[in-house]
Amino acid sequence: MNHDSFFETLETQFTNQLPFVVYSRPINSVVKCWLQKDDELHSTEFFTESGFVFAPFNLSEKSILFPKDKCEYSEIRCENLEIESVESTKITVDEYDKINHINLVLKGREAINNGDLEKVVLSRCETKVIQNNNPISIFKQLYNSYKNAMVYCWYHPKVGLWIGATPELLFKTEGKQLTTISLAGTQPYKQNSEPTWTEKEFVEQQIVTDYITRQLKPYTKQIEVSQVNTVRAGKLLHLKTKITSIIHEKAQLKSIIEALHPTPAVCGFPKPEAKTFILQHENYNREFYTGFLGELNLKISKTRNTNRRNVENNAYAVVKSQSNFYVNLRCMQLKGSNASIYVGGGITKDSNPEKEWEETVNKTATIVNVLD
Ligand SMILES: C=C(O[C@H]1C=CC=C(C(=O)O)[C@@H]1O)C(=O)O
Repeated sequence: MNHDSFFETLETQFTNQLPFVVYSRPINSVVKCWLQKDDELHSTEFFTESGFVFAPFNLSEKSILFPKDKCEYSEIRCENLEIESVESTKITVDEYDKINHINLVLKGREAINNGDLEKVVLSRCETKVIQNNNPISIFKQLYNSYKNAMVYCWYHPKVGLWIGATPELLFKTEGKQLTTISLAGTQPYKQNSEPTWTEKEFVEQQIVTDYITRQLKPYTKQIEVSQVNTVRAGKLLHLKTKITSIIHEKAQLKSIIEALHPTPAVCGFPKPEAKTFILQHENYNREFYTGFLGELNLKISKTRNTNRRNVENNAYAVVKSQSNFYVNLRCMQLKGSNASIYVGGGITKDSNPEKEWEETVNKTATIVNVLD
């Protein structure tokens, strides 16, 4: 399929109000799309089906599924998508939003100082009116701008339209191999300057690493944890640790999802207390922000050679099941010309409320920079 017909088919699907997802995983230059043939709303409870999943922050609400057998799938390969460049929307600061967020952070810090919890991720939603509300063209802008993110546009007429460019892998599995990351701590990216991180960011990121390794123990073995590195996500830097392990024979995907999601990178620690705090105090519904999305139980065939000297005769294919889920961050929901952008940050006892506010403003830039 050529690029034009790939995107024309997507536009037609959207005009016909039929569900679709178009996305590209980090650093692979492949843009994939799934088009559901009708507008039925499917969900998954046990994560045993094959398809594309779009799950909310609160797993007691429905995780939406585009079942593989109800979809048409296509993909194209390209470095950059042709698109008119946009005059990016300015980042504006609403004083009312600022006061509200600072008050929320103060409440979170107070709960931490009272010993109720160690970390809580607090967020807000900011709505902007935009000129160009064509989701496919916003997707193309994001794709051209963020090569090391999972960039997506997801639509279901009975649920809504979400667009994002997330730097965070929840986890991926290939056969029995599981890979995940611990991502937290934020500062603006500055060209030609080495970042310096403070104790606050190291602590908030370590809470995520410790949580993930602890939660993986009942379901996996041979857990390996990398050193902490700095990674770039658009105009931001984060602290990242890579964690790999081997899934136990009898472990179910659903159990691993429930063990990890939501991690302290988007919820807090301890999880139940942090989640209760968020649901009580954030004053809005996160819906799919800080939920997760991605490919569920897809069969991939990999060719292996048993003998290097006689490649053709000894090549055999191994079929493995693969899933990969990304945390829905740096995202927005589009309702007509209203773009609602979702942003948050990890609060610890050392949080400075003004700085936490600025961090959320910087995070909005990922999306705002591609809006017209
Ligand atoms: C909750 C968000 O980011 C998370 C991921 C990376 C760094 C984060 C932080 O520094 O607070 C957050 O844990 C968001 O972007 O809305």
